[in-house]
Amino acid sequence: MYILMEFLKLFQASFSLILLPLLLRLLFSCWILPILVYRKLRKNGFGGPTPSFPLGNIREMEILCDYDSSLESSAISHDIHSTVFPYFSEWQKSHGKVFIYWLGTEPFLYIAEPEFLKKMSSKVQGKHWGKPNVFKHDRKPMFGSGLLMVEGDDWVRHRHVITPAFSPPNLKTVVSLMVEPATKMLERWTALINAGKTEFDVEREIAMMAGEIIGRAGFGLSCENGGEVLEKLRAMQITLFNVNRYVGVPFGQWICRRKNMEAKKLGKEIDQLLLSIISGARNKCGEGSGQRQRHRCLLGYLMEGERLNERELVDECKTFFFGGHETTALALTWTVLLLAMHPHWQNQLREEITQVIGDGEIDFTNLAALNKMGWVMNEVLRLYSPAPNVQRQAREEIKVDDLVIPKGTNLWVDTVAMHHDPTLWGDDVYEFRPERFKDDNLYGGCKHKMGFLPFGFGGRMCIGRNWTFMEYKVVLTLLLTRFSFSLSPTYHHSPSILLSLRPRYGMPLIVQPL
Ligand code: HEM
Repeated sequence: MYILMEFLKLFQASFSLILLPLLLRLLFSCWILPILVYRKLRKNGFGGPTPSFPLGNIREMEILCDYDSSLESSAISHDIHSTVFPYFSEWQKSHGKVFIYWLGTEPFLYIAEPEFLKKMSSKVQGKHWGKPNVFKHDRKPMFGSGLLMVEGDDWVRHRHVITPAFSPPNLKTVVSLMVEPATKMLERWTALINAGKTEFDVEREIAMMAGEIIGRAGFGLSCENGGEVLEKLRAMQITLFNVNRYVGVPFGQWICRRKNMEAKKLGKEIDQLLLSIISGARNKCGEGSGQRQRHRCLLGYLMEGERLNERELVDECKTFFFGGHETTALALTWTVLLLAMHPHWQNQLREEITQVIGDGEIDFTNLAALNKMGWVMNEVLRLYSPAPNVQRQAREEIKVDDLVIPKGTNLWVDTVAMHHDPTLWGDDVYEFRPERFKDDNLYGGCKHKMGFLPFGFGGRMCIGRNWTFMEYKVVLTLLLTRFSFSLSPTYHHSPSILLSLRPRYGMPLIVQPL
């Protein structure tokens, strides 16, 4: 009896000293703080679907996703918003283009209205934008505190270190390093065709090639070393984003504990691989080697002046390895599909290549002169934006006219919705019409300049966009001069989200030599 009493006393003491403050903190961050933000947002008059505790609107999102996938058809329609984001499309009907929805106990301000976005973002500098805290846990193994996730003065420091790597003089030297892996892929395709296989999954092929490009041009790696990092990053992507992870739900990490452990393990393995790559590069660039490389790879810039510590360096490597290949590969994959559907555009691009490059070598200057290819790229990024949304968190209160967006508000900018909005683009919004970028090569005639955001907006806009323009044009030029593409009956059109916008069942196409 005495022991029991002592135990109860001990429990009481530890409860009041440790557990109670912890519980109060949890209650404050998971419930009181989000409710305060929500109340302030509601004062602005924003509506939204009714949330329930503790899932918010997650259950409704799941139900709407299930419902829509059963309606999939084999026809190819570019009207994809209601398939990839059925819940947003449904909620827009009742609540308009700016509303509040909940992921667990976290309210998000949904935005598909360019004028509102313009007014709001013009008040905030890059370094004052945050990334939603609720996603940080999920994304940590993938991006760590790399440029995509870092905030404040650290973001300014990282961005300064990295920006010179994307300057035109450096990018000029990268072109030849992009040609090599692309040519290797074409040789593989030729071998497949010679062996009688004219249909294959171009998505896999292009992703592998884009991975080699970032490995070689970004990190000076052989394909074997780069391949291992990429394989693990892809496995991590599937582990992290293929299931509903109950983001924003208190203790959500515990529901998906096994997946979290797997992701952490993969994260550690990738860190080890990258550390050995970094130390190899240090030895190569070490004093006394006396060798000045003509091309400075990304890693060289990242390591310069030791302005990033080892942890930051590893996180940047992960960020660039992944960010540097996935989105560009998807832009090329969707392009090949659209060109297979529109053979006259294949011909137009071939003619342009003949006029601009002819039998000459591909270089920085002639790539810039491939104007029609630029229109095609923009139109693909409009219809199938590889980065389907932009997420931010307000670190300070933001005033928009007489509205107040409170500090801590999570923002979800729906890029796909704006790129498919007939009020911004006109009645031909769902058609593939690259010529819309002919007279307005930046905005394609969109009625609002913030309506076309494939690379995000403001100071935190994608740092790698010029790299992408080049890689896209190098690879497409080589592809179009060797092959033609047509649709395969086995292709099933089902764009889906796995962090980025990708074809759910790959991209089998019929490829023929010219
Ligand atoms: C089609 C290709 C690409 C697309 C669609 C794309 C899209 C985006 C978007 C939407 C953002 C977020 C911007 C924001 O928050 O406003 C972003 C950021 C970023 N992208 Fe890209 N990207 C592409 C290619 C690349 C490449 C090739 C690299 C690297 C070589 C890269 C590296 C990054 C990094 C590091 C950031 C974070 C920038 C920051 O927060 O300062 N991206 N990208």
